[in-house]
Amino acid sequence: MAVLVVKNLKKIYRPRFGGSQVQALSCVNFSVEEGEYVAIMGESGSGKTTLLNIMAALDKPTEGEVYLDGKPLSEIKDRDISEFRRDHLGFVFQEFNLLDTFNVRDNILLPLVLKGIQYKEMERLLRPLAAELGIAALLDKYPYEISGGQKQRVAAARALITQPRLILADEPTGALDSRSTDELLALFAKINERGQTILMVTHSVKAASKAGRVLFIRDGEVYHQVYRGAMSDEQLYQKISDTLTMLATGGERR
Ligand SMILES: Nc1ncnc2c1ncn2[C@@H]1O[C@H](COP(=O)(O)OP(=O)(O)OP(=O)(O)O)[C@@H](O)[C@H]1O
Repeated sequence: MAVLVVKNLKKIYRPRFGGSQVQALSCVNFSVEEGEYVAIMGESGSGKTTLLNIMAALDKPTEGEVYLDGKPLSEIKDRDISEFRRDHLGFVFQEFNLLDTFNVRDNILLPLVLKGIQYKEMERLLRPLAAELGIAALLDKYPYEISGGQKQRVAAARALITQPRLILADEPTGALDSRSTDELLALFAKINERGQTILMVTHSVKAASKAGRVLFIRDGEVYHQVYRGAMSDEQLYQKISDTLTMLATGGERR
């Protein structure tokens, strides 16, 4: 079953004070099946962040619709949007977005606190997750006391603790060194193997080469897709690199 369906999405930014309008998305169509791990790639300005913001219900499309589990996001009332986002989506951002005045435990538990979950239940959910993500010893520390890689694992824990239908990741390895990148990608692979659906926007060929499918966006539409099929990470890496070269040199749509 499709967890996410994106249909005929169009986004035009209209400047408030004159100037020309920008068509960030012209017609985007794709769907993500339950348990898939999909990467979205595209050059700077191709519309990835715009797309992610619309899928996250942070922005509205000019035309078209996004369905999560068959439910159109446009039908959700503005006052219910934050709750919808918290209950159904998990976010992992390049810049971690942790609260510096909260310790690691409270950062992770925040979505459950907002949901009014009992403390005992929160601890029951937290313990195995913290152990799995290798952050059990960090729970009483503050974000400024831990490394970038650890921060991103905390952010992943915060995204996962509500058991969301979909994880949306925006350049999650962008601020990490290569060892932390490898660790985070291994973690994403593991949670995906466990059945978690992931959609990740990335510039990194290495990150994309861990996904099951890669969508390439150009000029505001999905221009090309690569499926992993039986390819190894290394073979998929090569295929993605070749595709980026082909797209950059104006190659034919396939
Ligand atoms: N709020 C806005 N108002 C006007 N134009 C915008 C706005 N946000 C984005 N754009 C324009 O829309 C187009 C797509 O931008 P977007 O940020 O979605 O691209 P991107 O693929 O995420 O780029 P990057 O990889 O650099 O983050 C660009 O031409 C950008 O200048």
